Formats: sequence, C-alpha cells, structure tokens
Amino acid sequence: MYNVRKVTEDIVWVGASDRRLALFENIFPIPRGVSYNSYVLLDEKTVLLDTVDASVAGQFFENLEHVLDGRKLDYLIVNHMEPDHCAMIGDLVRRYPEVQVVGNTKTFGMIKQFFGTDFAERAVTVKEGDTLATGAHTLHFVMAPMVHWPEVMVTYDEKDKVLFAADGFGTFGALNGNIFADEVDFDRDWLDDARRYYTNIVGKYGASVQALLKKASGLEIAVICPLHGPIWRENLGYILEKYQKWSTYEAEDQAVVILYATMYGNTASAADALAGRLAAKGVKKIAVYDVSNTHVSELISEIFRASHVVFAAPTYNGGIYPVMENLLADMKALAVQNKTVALMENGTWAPTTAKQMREKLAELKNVTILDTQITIKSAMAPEQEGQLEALADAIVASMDKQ
Ligand SMILES: Cc1cc2nc3c(=O)[nH]c(=O)nc-3n(C[C@H](O)[C@H](O)[C@H](O)COP(=O)(O)O)c2cc1C
Repeated sequence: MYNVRKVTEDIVWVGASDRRLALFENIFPIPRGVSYNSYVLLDEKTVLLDTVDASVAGQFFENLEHVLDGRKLDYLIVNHMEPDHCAMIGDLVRRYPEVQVVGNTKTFGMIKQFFGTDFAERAVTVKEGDTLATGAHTLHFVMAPMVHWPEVMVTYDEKDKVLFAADGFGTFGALNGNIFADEVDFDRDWLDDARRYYTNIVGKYGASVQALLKKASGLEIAVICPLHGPIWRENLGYILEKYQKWSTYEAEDQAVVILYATMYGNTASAADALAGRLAAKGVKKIAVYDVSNTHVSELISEIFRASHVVFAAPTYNGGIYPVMENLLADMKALAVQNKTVALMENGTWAPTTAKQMREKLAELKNVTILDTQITIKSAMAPEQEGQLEALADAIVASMDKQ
C-alpha cells in the first residue's frame, strides 16, 4: 500500500522506513530503525529528489507511482551518492526511461563507478549556483562537499523555501507516520539518535558543515528535508543551533561523562566512587558508561555532548585495555576536540594506561587534560579517598558555573 505525505502543496514525501536492519552501515545499531527519505516535486515538470536504499525499494516505487499518477518523471536530482540513497537509480531509469539525471561532475563519476554508466544520454551536469526551472518552482544547486562525501550537494526550492539537505539534519529512527519534527517529541525521542547520527557519520567534517551552514544562512529556509528522519518546518532554530554546536565541537552541556573499562569490577567501582564524589559536590546529570557494554557510537555521541570526560581503564599487557584503546582511536578518527578530560588508571603490577591515554588524547585538538589523576593498584584503597576528592575538586573547578 502506498504511504506518502505532502510536505508543501507541490512537494510530497515518498520515502520509506526499515525497522529490520540491525546495523546501519554494518556498524551502528539502530534499534529504532531508519528512514530513507525521498521527495517528489509536482510542477509543470516532475522531479524526484534522491532515491532510497534497496531494502525499501518496493515501497518507494509504489509511493512514486501513486504520486506521479500516470505522469512521466522528468528529472531525478542526485544530491548524495551513498548507496542508501542512490541504490535505485538504475531501476528508476529503467522504469522511467525519459528521466534526466541531475548531478555535479563528481556525482556522475560515482554513478559510473556504481552503475557502470554515467547515463551520458540523460545527464544534466550542474555546478554551484546553477538553477533548474520546473514551472512555478526554481531549484538552486548548492555544493556541500564533504558533508559527508565529496559529491554532496543540497537543493533549494525558491518558491516553497525548502532545503533538500542530503544527509545534513538526518537522524537514525524509522518514521512512524509523523514525518515532521513538530509532530514528535524530538528532544525526548529523537535528539540522542540525531546526535549519534551526526557525530559518528558527519562529525569528522565540522569545517565542511560550517561552510554549508554559512551558505544556507544566505537562504530564506522554511522547511528542511533531510534524507533520514523527521522534516523540519517549525522551530528550525532548534536544530540549527545543535548543528552549530556539533560542527564547532562546542559541548551542548556542562556535564561530566565517565567512561570506564573493567574486567573484574575494580575500575568500575572507582569510576562509580568518583561519580558519587562529583554528585556530592553538586554536579548534576553525571553519566557513567562501561565502554565494553555501550556501543562506541553512543560513547562518541556522549563525548560530543559533554564538556568533561573522565577515562578510567586497566593496563592490559602493557597497553591500554583494548576496548578503551579502540574508543580513543575512534575519537581521533572523528576529530573529537574541545574537551576537558581526566584520567584514572588501574594495574596490578605496572599501571601505565594514564600515560598512554594522555599521549593519545594529547593528539586531539584543544583538549585540556587535568594534571590531577588517579592510579589504582588492583583495587582502589580507602586511603585514596583524598585523591578521589582532589580529582572531583579539579573537575568541578574546571567546569563553567551555570
Ligand atoms: C590479560 C591481562 C593483562 C594484564 N596486563 C597488565 C599489565 O600489563 N600491567 C598491569 O599492571 N596490570 C595488568 N593486568 C592487571 C589489571 O590491569 C588489573 O588486575 C586491574 O586491577 C583490573 O581492573 P578491573 O578489576 O577493573 O578489571 C592485566 C590483567 C589481565 C587480565
């Protein structure tokens, strides 16, 4: 059964959701599923903006056929060539043989790589500032390289003031009938997934996102249509402010996140003890995670959110406990920056993780590593109470008063 919704008078959402996929990109757990958004503009010409992942192809083509209602498809605009959006280009061309494919030079390079042809006979190559008049609407093409692939562009509809934002403003989570952010409790139910999506998938490219936000600030935007998750047509400032913070690596909250690794529970106990001391000193909303039991994408998201992060890890064969080492590598890969961090190490005979974690964290930009740190020899001793207090004091002293 078709399932479509109007975004504006002339623009229709024809996307679909997958609630079966366990791992997005075969990495990220998506217990709430994911949507693949696609949009049709019905004007004198008909335009499709991006296709969908192969997993929802059946639903997508049923939606498209319903919306076109016997009309031919004139244009496909390819804003992003990642296969969760471009997978159906080949099928689409077979089903709608008159369609012209609109993309930039890099788009067509990738189309050739994925589909073995660059559809030269139907290709419309656009560049920054080019427009496409479809009747009452004029579409503007704005290049958005490395948000988060090189070929990415966004499309702006001048008439309805709609920005088709590619993966920008996207989030994990299936759409459940309510396709607009103002129809859901975004802050309660979606923000964590939006942050996890952004920080893990786009997070490395903050400078590119900043460049796009600057270009977008010159446009009058009433609606943001992302390729995943809810559409924004109200309170755009909310999500723009989040993007401003995430892309400049500014913490959303003055908050402490404690990340510990443990085999036998002693480092966990010390981490909890620190959390307790911080709470006693008035720190609120402290978050504590076991790195082995929390997906690294959630840890990355929490690290972006908070101003302060404590890393607590055992020494393992002379190195950093592997799961913690993996997290530190991921932080570097995703260009995490602008944090205040503190360290706790454990070791039964030669604890060295604090030094090693310090070296890795020092490679990140704009990271302040507190001098006060704690070494645990197997289990934290009651005599170390003073050290716990001192570390908690150092963390509190480095936090902005709110
Ligand atoms: C496989 C393995 C390797 C370890 N390697 C070291 C090491 O190189 N240096 C050290 O001081 N302790 C080493 N330890 C000891 C742990 O770091 C220590 O027992 C620590 O207390 C574990 O903390 P936990 O109770 O939080 O798991 C090792 C432990 C294991 C199981």
